[in-house]
Amino acid sequence: MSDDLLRIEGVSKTYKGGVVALHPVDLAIRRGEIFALLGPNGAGKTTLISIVCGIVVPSAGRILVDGEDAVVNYRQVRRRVGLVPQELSTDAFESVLATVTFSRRLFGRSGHSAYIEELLRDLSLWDKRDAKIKDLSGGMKRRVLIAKALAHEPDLLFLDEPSAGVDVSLRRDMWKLVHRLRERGVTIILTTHYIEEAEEMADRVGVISRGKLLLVDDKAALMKKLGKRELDLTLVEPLAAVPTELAEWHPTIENGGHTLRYVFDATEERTGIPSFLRRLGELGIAFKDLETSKSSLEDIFVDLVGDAK
Ligand SMILES: Nc1ncnc2c1ncn2[C@@H]1O[C@H](COP(=O)(O)OP(=O)(O)OP(=O)(O)O)[C@@H](O)[C@H]1O
Repeated sequence: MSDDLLRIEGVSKTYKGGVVALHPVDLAIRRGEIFALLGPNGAGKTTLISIVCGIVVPSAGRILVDGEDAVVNYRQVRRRVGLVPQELSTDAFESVLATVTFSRRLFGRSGHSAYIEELLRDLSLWDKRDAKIKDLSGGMKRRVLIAKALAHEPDLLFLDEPSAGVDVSLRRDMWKLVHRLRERGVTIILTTHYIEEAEEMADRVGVISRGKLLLVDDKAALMKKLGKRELDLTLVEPLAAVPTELAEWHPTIENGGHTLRYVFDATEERTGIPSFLRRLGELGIAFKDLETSKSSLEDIFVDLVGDAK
């Protein structure tokens, strides 16, 4: 048995009208991992997971789930996959219990009431089991979407933007559920544009931008890359150039010489800031203000895209 549950090989997508949503993507997802696909709006995240779930037809490439081709053996593969989409589209007049049981039967599973009950309890939906979906709050509807996706006990679960429009309590419940599912051996792929979400949940992270998978890395390694911070010092007297005595910190001069910028790694125990400030003092370089900022996701993407060229 291979370690990879899912293999995406050269998968690309050009929509009718010519929008290239995905350039050829190669990606292997390991059995039992939580993988976060991180990218800004329109990056191609939904397109990629919709292709794996058989909702969107790829323009090229192939998808293997446990070695089985997801297009050729669509039915077998689809039974193993659960998808929590961003929005609920149907079932408004059904009850919670009926719609979740229906989702289970759709994939040829018997109406295993003990499993469904546990699932609805896990999602705080058991008390609402007889309520019609149209009468639920937005957050409860999201919970129903998760229950529907899990109803047939998939071993590969996709969560599309699980945090979009979700309150803190549902987000926390969802993260707990995701960790519990992983303990049961479910492999999970989620899309997000929140670094925090990737950080909280994922074992590995893939960064996607403009239809290109720019990098795939263990979370710890990626967070190190994303953990850059800038220290900006507003100087009393402008500098024409970086003094050679400061070379080891590689600072830059910004703002016409009025700002001295030092980029440091916030995830390191030793940031280099105390020694940098001490050296400035020794050199008699005075500053009147000091500010730190985190590199924004956009900066990081720009960096990554730049590196990828
Ligand atoms: N059915 C479609 N027809 C034409 N273009 C589409 C279609 N679906 C998506 N696109 C385009 O493909 C690109 C990728 O969209 P996709 O929804 O996959 O991105 P995303 O990363 O999931 O974004 P978001 O975070 O906003 O959901 C976008 O430019 C989008 O406008």
